[in-house]
Amino acid sequence: MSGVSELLIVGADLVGAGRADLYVRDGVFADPAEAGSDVERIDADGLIALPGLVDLHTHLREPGREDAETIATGTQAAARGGFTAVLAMANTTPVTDTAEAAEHVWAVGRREGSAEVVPVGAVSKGLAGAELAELGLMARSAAGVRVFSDDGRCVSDARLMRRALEYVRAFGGVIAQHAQDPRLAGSDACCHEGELSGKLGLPGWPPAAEATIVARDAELAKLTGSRVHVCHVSTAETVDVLRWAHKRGIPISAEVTPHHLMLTTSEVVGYDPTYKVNPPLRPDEHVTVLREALADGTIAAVGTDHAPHARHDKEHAFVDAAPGMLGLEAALAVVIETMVKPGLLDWAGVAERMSYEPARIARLAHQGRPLRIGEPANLVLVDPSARAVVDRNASASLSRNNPWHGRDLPDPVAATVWRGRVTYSREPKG
Ligand SMILES: NC(=O)N[C@@H](CC(=O)O)C(=O)O
Ligand SMILES: [Zn+2]
Ligand SMILES: [Zn+2]
Repeated sequence: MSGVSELLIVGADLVGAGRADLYVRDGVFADPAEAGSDVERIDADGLIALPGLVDLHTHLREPGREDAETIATGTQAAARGGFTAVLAMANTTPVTDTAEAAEHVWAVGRREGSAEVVPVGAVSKGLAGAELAELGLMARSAAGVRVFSDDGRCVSDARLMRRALEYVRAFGGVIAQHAQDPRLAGSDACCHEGELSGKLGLPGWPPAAEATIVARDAELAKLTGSRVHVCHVSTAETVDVLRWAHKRGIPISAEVTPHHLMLTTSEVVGYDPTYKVNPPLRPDEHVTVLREALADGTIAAVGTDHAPHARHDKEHAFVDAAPGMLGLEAALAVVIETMVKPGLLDWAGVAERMSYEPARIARLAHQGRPLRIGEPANLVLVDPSARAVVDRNASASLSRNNPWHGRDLPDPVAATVWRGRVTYSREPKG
């Protein structure tokens, strides 16, 4: 990591604006004409500059499960993935359901983070789904919480969801829903419901358990005039509901994970718990629809759902293993492979789906900004042609539940700059 306050990035492709130099001084972009001759340089010949990526959905596990991930290691993984901000989910121990808890995560992030750490506040106390957490106090805290989620659990009580939406409307907050009707897909559900779940003898997770909650929440967003965001959309049925809601002008946004864009139910055949994730991997036809929905904006953003788990929580029989997989480091690679290569998204589209839109949804003022003089210097330099075989042992994450291990994928992140500071650089610094 470099402590320099000045940096000249030479000859980067600025996507639609040709090749140019970017001069970074005191954490913001300044006029390259003002750069001195002895300033530290990054040669960006052949590299594309995108605004720093923003992840709406990261599990950092601190406080409580520092054996799986910490704020320091999780944000190092983020920097390696090209991210300059992550939304830290509330399902920690203790749960982020008070102003103090949110400020703690925020403060540790400022002290130890390699990216901006934005705490997500819980919707309900202890994620129990019964009583509202301190939404207003979290919003007014130093952490300035705007995104609230019981992620890991669904806010299944419609009345509680309605009250949460009414509450956060006043300060422009959003409720990020883990859409899983617990009566249709209980906590044991772990395989897309269909022929394969029957054959494998795994409890089924039907698409209807997701789509029905999203339809209900769209109606609640309409009723309250308040924003809903749908976490990790996994089915074609949910995409249909989102299209229906958007046609009616309902304020509901959605994200898709890298794994749901690339991996399918067939990974589960070998019962490898690395591929156990919630919601589960789906058949091909869903994956195709998810890609189209991300391309046309029905799904506005990619959210990694980076979910590190310690070995002793993951290495069990499939039904007993903890659900979740790593996502930060390979997210851009997977988006390039599944969206850019097939022509579904261009580089401006990647910037929209992975930086501008997530920053808008989370109401982040200093992220998802154009690479222009006066703007905060958050960017990722992308090498569009490099490839590598993913090695889970080369990860910055403390966990090894990496579904991309052994796969040949794009290796796009050449360097990441957050607030003018180089948080990751592929070239080892001499
Ligand atoms: N995605 C997962 O399978 N697991 C997440 C929780 C969640 O995102 O629902 C986790 O916290 O491990
Ligand atoms: Zn979830
Ligand atoms: Zn999650």
